[in-house]
Amino acid sequence: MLICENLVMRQGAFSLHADVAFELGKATALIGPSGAGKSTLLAAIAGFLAPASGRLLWGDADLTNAPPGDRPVSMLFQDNNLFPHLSAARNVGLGLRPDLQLGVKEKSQVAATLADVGLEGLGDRKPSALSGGQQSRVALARVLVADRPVVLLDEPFSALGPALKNEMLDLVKGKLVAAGKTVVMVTHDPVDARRIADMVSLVADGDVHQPVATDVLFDDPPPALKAYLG
Ligand SMILES: Nc1ncnc2c1ncn2[C@@H]1O[C@H](COP(=O)(O)OP(=O)(O)OP(=O)(O)O)[C@@H](O)[C@H]1O
Repeated sequence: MLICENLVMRQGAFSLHADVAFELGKATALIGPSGAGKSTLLAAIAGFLAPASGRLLWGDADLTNAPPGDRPVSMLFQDNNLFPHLSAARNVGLGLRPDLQLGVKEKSQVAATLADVGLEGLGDRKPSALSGGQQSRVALARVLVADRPVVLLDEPFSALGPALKNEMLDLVKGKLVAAGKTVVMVTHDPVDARRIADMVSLVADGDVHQPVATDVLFDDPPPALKAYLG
């Protein structure tokens, strides 16, 4: 379990409280109004934002003060976070070795993973020579080779058209959720949540609510979610 134990996060005057557990091997969608704190929670889990109080636990390990690189966590961002001067293959290779000293075995693992996400033969291209959907696949491939047990998605596919977005969500489901990763994803769209999330956690009014089974939550939404869904 990934546990936020009475975690309090602050950004300026904004404050968010989380006392929740994310189940191992499940995909949980964070849904809630703009500015409610969904990205803030992901930043605290990834280690980019130090909590004001409380603890972040991964099984027996206390991650609260661990540097981002030492956490069992990968993150997919909206801008994909690709290095423009590196080829797709080298961008993916960073997930294996940040110094990019890749051996033969590691290079073939990168090529196989690129093929796995539908980018066979495109490893030499720079991000600027790839479409938006292809760039998302490179970022996903980097997360796949990094093989960390927790994957955070901060709306990485929101700039894609509906068909491409669904393809990426299906890849996340097929490659990450099916592989037993613990996935926490921000979304504004209940349809996306229903597509891949086992659980949904409402983030509203300064609080992260305990995740509830997706169908149960959307079939009988609490007032704060009803207000958000309109
Ligand atoms: N660096 C910062 N300094 C001060 N306040 C910040 C900072 N970053 C975020 N905030 C504030 O923290 C609150 C939560 O922001 P956050 O980005 O986590 O919300 P969100 O739910 O992810 O929103 P959205 O759905 O619009 O992406 C907002 O009120 C925002 O203005």
